Amino acid sequence: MKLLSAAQTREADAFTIKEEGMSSSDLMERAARAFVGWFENKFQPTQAVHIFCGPGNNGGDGLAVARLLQQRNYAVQVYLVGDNSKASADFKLNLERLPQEIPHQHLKEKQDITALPEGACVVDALFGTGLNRPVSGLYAEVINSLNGSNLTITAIDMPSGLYTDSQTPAEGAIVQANYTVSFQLPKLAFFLPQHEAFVGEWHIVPIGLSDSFIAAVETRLYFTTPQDVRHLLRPRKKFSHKGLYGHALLLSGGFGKMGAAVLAARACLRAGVGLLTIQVPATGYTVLQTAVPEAMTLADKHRRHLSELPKETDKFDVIGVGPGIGTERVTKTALGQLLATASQPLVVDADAINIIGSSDKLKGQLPPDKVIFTPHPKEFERLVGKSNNEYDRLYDMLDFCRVYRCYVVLKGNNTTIGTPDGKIFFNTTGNAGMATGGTGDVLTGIVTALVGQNYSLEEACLLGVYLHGLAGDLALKAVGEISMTASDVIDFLPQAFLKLQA
Ligand SMILES: NC(=O)C1=CN([C@@H]2O[C@H](COP(=O)(O)OP(=O)(O)OC[C@H]3O[C@@H](n4cnc5c(N)ncnc54)[C@H](O)[C@@H]3O)[C@@H](O)[C@H]2O)[C@H](O)CC1
Ligand SMILES: [K+]
Repeated sequence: MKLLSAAQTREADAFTIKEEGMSSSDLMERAARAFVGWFENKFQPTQAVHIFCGPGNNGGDGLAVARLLQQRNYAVQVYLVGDNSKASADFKLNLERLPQEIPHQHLKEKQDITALPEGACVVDALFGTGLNRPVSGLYAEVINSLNGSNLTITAIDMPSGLYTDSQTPAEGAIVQANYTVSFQLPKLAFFLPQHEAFVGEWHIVPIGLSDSFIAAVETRLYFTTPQDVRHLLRPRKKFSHKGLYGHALLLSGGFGKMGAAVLAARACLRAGVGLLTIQVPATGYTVLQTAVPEAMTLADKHRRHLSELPKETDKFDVIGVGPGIGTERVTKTALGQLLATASQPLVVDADAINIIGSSDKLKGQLPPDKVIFTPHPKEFERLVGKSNNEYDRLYDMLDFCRVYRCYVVLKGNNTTIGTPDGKIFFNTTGNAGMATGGTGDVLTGIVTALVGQNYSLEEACLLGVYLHGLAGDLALKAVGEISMTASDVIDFLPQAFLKLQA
C-alpha cells in the first residue's frame, strides 16, 4: 500500500469531496464516526473522556467525536485550546453542533490548565496533518501536562506536534500517545523507530478516501500489507521436482560461528529452496552435516575461515554470503572473487557487508541489479555512511540503492527495503522478541531461498521480510518475547507460509 505525504492527504481529501459531491464537513463526520467505532471497542462508557481540540480540522474532528461519544452515553468534557477566532470552518460548524450538555472549557493561558481525574481517557485532537511548525507556548504547556498525567491518550490521526513526513524540530512539544487512530492510511512518521514513544500503538480506520486518487498518486513510499504479499506467493506446480525450486549456495560460518551457517541453512530449507549447498570452514563440516542433513556441505580448505569459492559456482541459482564469516584477509579475497565472477544474484549479510562497506574497490565491483544487502543499523552505517537522522537515512539508502543498483533490507523495528528504482517499503510484521542473535541469519536464509525459487529480487525482499516477521509474530504467541530465539523463528516459518496462503 502507498504512503501519502501530508500534502497528498489533503489532495486526497479534496478529491474525494469533489468526486462524491459532498461537503468537507460530511467527510469530517465520516472520519469522526470511524474514530468512534474504534474507540467504542477499546473504552467503556464508564470512563470519562476528555477531548483536547486545536484550531484546525483535527480539532473539528475532536468536536464531532465529542458529540458522537455523548450520543453513545460517554461522559465527555471538551477543551478548546488557544485562540479559536482563526479556527477552520469545519471546526466552527462542529462547535455550533456541540450539544449544550457537553461541558466545554476554553484554555487561553497556562493557568487554565487543570489536573484531570484519575482513570479518565484523553483524546488528543490538537493538531493533525496540518501542523506546520514546532509546537510551543500554550499548546506545548497542554501537551506537557498531558504527557505528565499518566492517563491513557488516544490521538486522532497524528500525535499532536509530530510532523507527518519530515523531521520534527527538536524544540517542539509532542504528545506521547498510547494509541494513534489514523484516517485511511498510516503516515510515514509511524514507521520510524524514534517515534514509537509518540505514536504508541497505531491503528487505521478507513474513511473512504478516493481509491482512484490513491491509485494514481505518485509516491516512492509503501508499506506492506498481507494483501500485498499474499499475491506474490506462488503455489507449487503439481508435477514438481527439486530442480524447479532452485539450487542455493550459502557461504557462511567461521570458527565459533558455525551456528550462523546452521540457522541460515535451516531457514533456507524451510523457505522452500529445492537444493542447498553450504560451504563452511573445514572445522564446520561435521557440524553442518549433522545439524542440517538435508543440505550438501563443502569443506573450505581453510580450517577456521572461508577462503575460497566452490569449483563450479555457475551451477547455483543464488548465493547467500556473510553470516558468521568474519573479516579475515583470506575471506576478503574470496569475497572479492565472488563479486568479480558471480553471474547469479547475491544475498549479502553480516561480515560480508562489513567487508564490502570498508572497500570502495569492492563496492565498485558490485554487479548491478543482482545484489540484496541485509544490514542491521550498524552494518548499514558501515556500508552507506552515517546519516543525520532517520529521515535522511531513508534518502541515503535510496541514493545507495540507485548508485549501485542494489536492494537494501535495513533490519529493525519496521524493516525497511530500498530498491534500485527508488522505492521504499516498510514491513509491518515482527516484534521486539526478534531482537536476538541469529534472527538476521534466518532472514538471509529465507531471502536466499526465495531468490533461488526465481522470485524477483524485489519480491524476495518483500516476501522474505514479511514471512520472517510473521514467523516471529507466531513464535511470540507460543514462547513470548523474552524467550524467543532465532530457532523459534525458523520453527514457525511453516505456519507463516500456511497463514499467508490461507
Ligand atoms: N483526509 C483526511 O484524513 C481527513 C482529515 N481530517 C482531519 O483534518 C486534519 C488536518 O486538518 P488541518 O486543518 O489541515 O490541520 P490541523 O488541524 O492539523 O491544524 C491546522 C491548524 O493549526 C495551526 N497550526 C499548525 N501548526 C501549529 C503550531 N505548531 N502551533 C499552533 N498552531 C499551529 C494552523 O495554522 C491551522 O490553523 C487531519 O489530521 C484530520 O484529523 C478531516 O476531518 C477529514 C478527512
Ligand atoms: K491529534
